[in-house]
Amino acid sequence: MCKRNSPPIPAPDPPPTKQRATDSPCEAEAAGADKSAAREVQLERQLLQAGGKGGSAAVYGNVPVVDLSLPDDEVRAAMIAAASEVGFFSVTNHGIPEAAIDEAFGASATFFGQERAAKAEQAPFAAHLNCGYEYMSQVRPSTGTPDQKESLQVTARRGSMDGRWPSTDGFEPAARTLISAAHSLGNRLLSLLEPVACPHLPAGTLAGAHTLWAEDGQCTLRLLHYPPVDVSSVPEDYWRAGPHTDWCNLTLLFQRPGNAGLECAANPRAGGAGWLKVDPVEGGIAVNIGDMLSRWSNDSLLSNLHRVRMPTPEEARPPRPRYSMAFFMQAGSSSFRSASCVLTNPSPSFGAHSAPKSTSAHKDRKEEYAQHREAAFRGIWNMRDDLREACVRETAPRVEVAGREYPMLWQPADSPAVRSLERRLAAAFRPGGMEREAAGRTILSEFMLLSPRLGSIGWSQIRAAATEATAGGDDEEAGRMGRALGTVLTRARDEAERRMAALRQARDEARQSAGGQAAGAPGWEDTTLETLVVISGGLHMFAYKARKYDHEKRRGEGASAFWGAFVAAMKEGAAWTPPQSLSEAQQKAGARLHAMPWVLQQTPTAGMARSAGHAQPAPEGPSSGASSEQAKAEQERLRAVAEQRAEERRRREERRAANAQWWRAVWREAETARARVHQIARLVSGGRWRARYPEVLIVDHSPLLVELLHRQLEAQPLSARCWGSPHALADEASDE
Ligand SMILES: O=C(O)CCC(=O)C(=O)O
Ligand SMILES: [Fe+2]
Repeated sequence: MCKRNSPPIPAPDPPPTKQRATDSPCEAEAAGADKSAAREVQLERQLLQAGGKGGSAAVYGNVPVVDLSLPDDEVRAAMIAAASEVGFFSVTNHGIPEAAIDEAFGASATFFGQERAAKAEQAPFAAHLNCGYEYMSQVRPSTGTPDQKESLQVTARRGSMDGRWPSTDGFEPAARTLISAAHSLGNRLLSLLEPVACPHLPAGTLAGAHTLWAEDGQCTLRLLHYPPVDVSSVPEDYWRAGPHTDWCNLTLLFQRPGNAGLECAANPRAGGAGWLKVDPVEGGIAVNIGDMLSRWSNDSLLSNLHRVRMPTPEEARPPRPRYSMAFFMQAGSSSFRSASCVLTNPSPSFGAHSAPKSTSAHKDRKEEYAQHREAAFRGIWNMRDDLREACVRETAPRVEVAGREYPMLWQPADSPAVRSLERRLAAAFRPGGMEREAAGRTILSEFMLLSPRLGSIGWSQIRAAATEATAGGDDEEAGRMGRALGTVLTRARDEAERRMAALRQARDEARQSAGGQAAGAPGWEDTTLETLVVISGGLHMFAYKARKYDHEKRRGEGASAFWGAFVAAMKEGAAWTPPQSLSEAQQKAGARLHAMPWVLQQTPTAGMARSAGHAQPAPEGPSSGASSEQAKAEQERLRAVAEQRAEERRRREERRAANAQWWRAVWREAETARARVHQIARLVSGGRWRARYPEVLIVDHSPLLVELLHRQLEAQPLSARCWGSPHALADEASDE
């Protein structure tokens, strides 16, 4: 997981005047995102070329206009269509008083009308807050040149404007009024979009996520001033604002009549390369979808590239400024980071699409998203604590100590609460989602260990389940082994209880020696005891089947050689190198480990098949001196013999194939067992496990596995105990 020393404050379009000398610290994670970023840059370049230099106007029409006075259903349908196809639209009859907009524009013009030094002094820029005055400083990687603009960001976060409110007349009340009105309108639009765009979110999540002037506020009003330009002398690669996407959920963009120039990419989802006009609409406000909403809608809504081109020569006669005001609806950091938001929205593209944009602003976002993921994982950890709580609360057996009941924590339990947590976790980690995150996988597998199906049944049922699991039919021996497995589990329970009793006794003694004063005395209820049950069913069955094979087919040797090879591979330490496959293990342990092909070669069926293949063909044709009738009869006989041999050959081939398949299946079981042992060892020796479960009891049917686990765990300072079964395969390393 990537970490930064100080969490960044997400910025709508932060001030990335220079490329960073070093990349983000999340380099491993960044690799995929960088590829996507390269694609984005490519797209931007294509669009840039197709759109011509900064001064040429879009050739396509305007973005859709949505009349907000229509019934909600119609408004919603029109907005969803525009937001998913274009990512931009204009709204009319929006309810924000013209006077509020005019006053804010007036305050903006007054502020920008001052000397540059005065502006910087009144509203010093604070990068960590994305707040204050900036002058010609934003360089878009899509252009490589600074946007020809000055701006003032007013971020509605508690304290962010302290010492930054311009002193010009009426500025603060005008800005506050517009912010509040735009915030209400933005929430209304989000509420309309939400049921269709984000059906997985609890109603009101989006609107509820945008705070104003609170601790975590990130909504920002950006006042923009693009000074007049002499288009005859401005370089071709200069733009008022180079192509980019916004970081927020929604942007509301206020424009002045006659101030054209804003454009968005036309049909980018279909690989289109033209540009659409987002011209000012009489009484209207332009709206665009930002990256956040694109993510929260699982990409169904489009966060589209947009730009502000230079004026055409006609528009620049005489040279004129452009004023605009963008209100970025950015979810408050706490709500955006809360695990539930992310978890209830397990986007299929989460991670893959978390930060693929090209600007350095997007690099910040990349780190930002990494942090969101981390927060989500923290949430999952909390959920796991919930799970433990649920286990304890609802189903864990209780013991009474000094008149008080305590839960016994060693048995994970099945309950509606646990099942629901299990479902939520599964949803959070569904393939293609957060599953890609190693941390998530670790947590999940750990969770799986804590909540195996075994946990859902009682000990007597475990016995039955084990019997069934290992029976493979009504074979008597398999049943015996199943029962033995059940015995192991029961022993595990007994051992846990014994430890509990010892802790209880220690507690009582401590109480007594403290004169009945329990307070402060560490007691057993402060200890978490977990039973980690390691069941090597696969290995067990592996050995069992090998033996059964030898017994039934009277081969006598194949199984022990096979088993011996596996054991030798395990002892070689091969099993502890995660990426190592069993075939590599075979190589490592030498020729002896080529048991599988050896077994196949040594089976008489294989030998017979080979010799059958070399069998002499029956002589054909009449023999000299015999009558033609005799010759015919002889020919018939030979044909019959040949046919019979051919049939036998076919059956032998079939048997050989079936045998090979059988051994392959056994081998696979052994591989599974090996992987499981490795997984368990990794988890048990992992720091988090150790921190949470100081007492880990490892139980296994196979002394070999216990020995290997023990060896592994001894390398770690972990208080663990390995314990084999009296019914184990005592002779597993020798002949079976
Ligand atoms: O000034 C405009 O019209 C667009 C501004 C914009 O896209 C931005 O600041 O993100
Ligand atoms: Fe923008």
